[in-house]
Amino acid sequence: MALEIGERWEEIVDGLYTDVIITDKHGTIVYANDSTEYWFKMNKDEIIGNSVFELEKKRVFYPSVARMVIESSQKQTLIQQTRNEKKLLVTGNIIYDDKRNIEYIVCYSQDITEIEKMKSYIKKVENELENVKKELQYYQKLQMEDSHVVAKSPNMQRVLSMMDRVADTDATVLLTGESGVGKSLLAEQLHKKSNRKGEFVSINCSSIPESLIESELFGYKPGAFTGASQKGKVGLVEKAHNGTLFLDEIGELPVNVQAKLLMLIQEKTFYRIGDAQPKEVNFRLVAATNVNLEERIKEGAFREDLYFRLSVIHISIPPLRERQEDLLNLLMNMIKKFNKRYGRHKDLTHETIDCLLRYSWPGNVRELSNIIERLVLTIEEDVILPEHLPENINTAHLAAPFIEVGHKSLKEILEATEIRVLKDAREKYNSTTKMAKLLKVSQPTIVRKLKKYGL
Ligand SMILES: Nc1ncnc2c1ncn2[C@@H]1O[C@H](COP(=O)(O)OP(=O)(O)OP(=O)(O)O)[C@@H](O)[C@H]1O
Repeated sequence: MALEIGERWEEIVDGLYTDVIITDKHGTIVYANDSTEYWFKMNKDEIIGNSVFELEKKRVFYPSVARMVIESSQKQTLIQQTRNEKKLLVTGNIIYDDKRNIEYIVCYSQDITEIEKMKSYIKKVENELENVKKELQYYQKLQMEDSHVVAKSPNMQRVLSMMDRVADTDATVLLTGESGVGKSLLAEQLHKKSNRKGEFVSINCSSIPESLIESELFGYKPGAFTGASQKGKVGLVEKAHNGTLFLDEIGELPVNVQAKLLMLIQEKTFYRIGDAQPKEVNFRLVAATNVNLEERIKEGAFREDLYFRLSVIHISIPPLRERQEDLLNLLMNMIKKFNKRYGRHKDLTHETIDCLLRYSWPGNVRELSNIIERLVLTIEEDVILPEHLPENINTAHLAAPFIEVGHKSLKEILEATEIRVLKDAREKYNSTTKMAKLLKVSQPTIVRKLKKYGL
């Protein structure tokens, strides 16, 4: 049986949270329910009789759905902004007369303020995520650039091709070379080329106190010794499972730990401190040293059998002075890297590059890297000049002709010598007459030469 609603429909519609407005075909409001007072901040009496065109103009709501229905003669749904900062999803429905002309338009809405807020929050989070993604990509690229190995020289090419040949084997590799030649960088490179799934785990044997190195490497069982953690400790050997264990400065490894390392290499097993159960591991061992291990063996500080085990593949990395062809590339790479890292735009003049190329770099790539980083950070001007360089590098171009016969013409060598002698003389005497006397030439000759060299 149909419900007898009769006159009570108005009471029902007034009870709705949704606003309901009915207009005639001209857009004059003929009915508004109680909720409209809340949504549009107007009394019902003011709303009824008003034109939607007027209310739209006054921005009581915008846009007017009834106006759009009248203009299009079609049902419409749109998002409307109200005077009390709410967002409504409004629909305007047509009631036709007998001749299918518009008689009334019934408008009702749904509050979507929260949904819209949520949408803009999601958009904001999405944007933030996009920024974080970009930042991450930037740092990943930077890291890749940082780990780019410069190897233009035949000497370094030989090193890289040897590494390529052994990369995917299990063979233990010993990297030797002076401090700062790039042993750690190449060890990491070897791990990347090996396609091992595990981690690259690195330990510098000289930086850990002798008493701790064993537990760092092999870990220990819970409460294995006084002061040990109750949870026990996973050692680096275990962390390197399926990866690469890099032991830097292996020459400093205490003799008792050397014995354990030997067993580990031979048996692929080890014992955590305090544990009677051996553990199996699978890793590639790479060791590096800048000391002469054969000397250490003679001194009794290094086990010969371990040395033989370690040096299955021995790669010796040449010092920077033996790979001149890499120098310019390294220089350019580092300027680019540090400019990017610190947001600077520093450049080197030809004279500065010349000084840097002539220097012998006893501290190898690390010394070069440290100097370039310092220059990029501390020089105020955008162009790095020879005078910005440390004195020992800046004077390299003066000292070089004496030892670098073969690279320069006699004329250039004589001129460079003359400049150096003139500079020395001027440091002693600040008068051209005295300088002339010292060098046993006329004073006008001194003046002419100073002018010639712009001194
Ligand atoms: N061929 C290279 N190309 C680019 N950068 C290099 C190269 N060789 C070394 N470097 C950089 O020089 C610095 C020193 O290198 P690394 O620490 O690998 O030297 P090392 O031989 O392990 O030194 P140490 O013996 O003191 O441990 C690092 O910043 C490294 O990235």
